[in-house]
Amino acid sequence: MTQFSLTDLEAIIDKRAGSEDKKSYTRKLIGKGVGKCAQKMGEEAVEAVIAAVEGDKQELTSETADLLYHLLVVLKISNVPLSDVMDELASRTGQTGLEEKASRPAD
Ligand SMILES: N=c1c2ncn([C@@H]3O[C@H](COP(=O)(O)OP(=O)(O)OP(=O)(O)O)[C@@H](O)[C@H]3O)c2ncn1[C@@H]1O[C@H](COP(=O)(O)O)[C@@H](O)[C@H]1O
Repeated sequence: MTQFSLTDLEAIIDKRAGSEDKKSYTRKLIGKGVGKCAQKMGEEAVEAVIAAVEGDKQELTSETADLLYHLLVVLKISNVPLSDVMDELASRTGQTGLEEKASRPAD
């Protein structure tokens, strides 16, 4: 099993976003703005959903990798560090998902 982490990928995206390399997909995508980055994230999410529903594990693995990459690109362009997301997840570990839902203020 690889030791590669989302934090490693975040660092790569951070570096490539600021690079001058015209061969960089990250640089090109970020240059198109948050709307395009979010659209790509949505497309990859739908492709992952389809793979899951079809029970295609190999495709689900591949599409999830695409989704996580594009999610990190969206976080980057939105100036949200992955550590903030991890802090949010960590803060939820003391209760069940249904307890958290019940604690939300009413609309
Ligand atoms: N993990 C990824 C990664 N996953 C998916 N992709 C790219 O995401 C793109 C999605 O493919 P699509 O066909 O859906 O997109 P497209 O048709 O090119 O785009 P549109 O025309 O729809 O805008 C492909 O070009 C993939 O190569 C990624 N590109 C980069 N990375 C990582 O980022 C690093 C830096 O990449 P560069 O910025 O390209 O140097 C790489 O070494 C990888 O570690």
